[in-house]
Amino acid sequence: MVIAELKNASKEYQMGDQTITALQSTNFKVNDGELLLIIGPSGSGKTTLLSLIGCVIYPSKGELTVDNEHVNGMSQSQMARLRLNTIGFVFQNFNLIAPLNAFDNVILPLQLQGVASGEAKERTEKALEKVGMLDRKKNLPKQLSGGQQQRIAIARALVTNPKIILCDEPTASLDKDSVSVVMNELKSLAENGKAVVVVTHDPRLKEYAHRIVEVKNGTVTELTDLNQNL
Ligand SMILES: Nc1ncnc2c1ncn2[C@@H]1O[C@H](COP(=O)(O)OP(=O)(O)OP(=O)(O)O)[C@@H](O)[C@H]1O
Repeated sequence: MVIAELKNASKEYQMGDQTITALQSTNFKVNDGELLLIIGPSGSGKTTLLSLIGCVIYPSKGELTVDNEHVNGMSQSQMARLRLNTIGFVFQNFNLIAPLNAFDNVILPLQLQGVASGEAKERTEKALEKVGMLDRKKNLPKQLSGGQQQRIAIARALVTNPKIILCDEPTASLDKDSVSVVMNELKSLAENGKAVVVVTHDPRLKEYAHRIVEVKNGTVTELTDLNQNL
């Protein structure tokens, strides 16, 4: 099922009298059940593509649909609600809140959603269990390794039960063993029905992908599909 779709969507940035086309007119779909890798050189438009799918920016032209909702006509606050309910974000530097322990970091999005405290606690424990970090729930981020912090960040991204998980260079700060733990976790989330999108420079991640697209000079090219062997 298609979870996010760009139709003839492009993105331009205005810098004084200069127009930068970050993304050319693009047709692109993100499906549930797949781990999609977005690769490409620096400055090619990968983050722009991820930001569009993540409802962080509006397309300059064309249409953006996420979870059957048309994003073009939405206000900033409607977009924020769609982000909170539909999308989980995972970043290169984990972005955990330093003075909060693992449990309190993961429960935060549920508190923002106004979920009742008993249910929020239960869902937080389940999310921590899913990434194998329940026994570290009292730990502060600084007491955890990079790979463990990223697993907490993944628990925080999935606690709201989003349809899409967007990851910007999720393994860039990790050693080889942690890369495998984190990518296998993300792959298993995809295989259990989420759409997982990973932007990366790291060619080692190709082996975890169901589908790979390359962005070059703002143009998106499909490299593989689900039916092709990598
Ligand atoms: N807010 C902005 N204002 C102006 N130009 C921008 C803005 N964001 C991105 N750009 C430009 O758009 C183009 C694509 O940038 P983008 O960040 O999408 O590339 P990227 O592939 O993610 O790069 P990297 O791998 O280095 O993160 C670049 O030329 C960049 O300078």
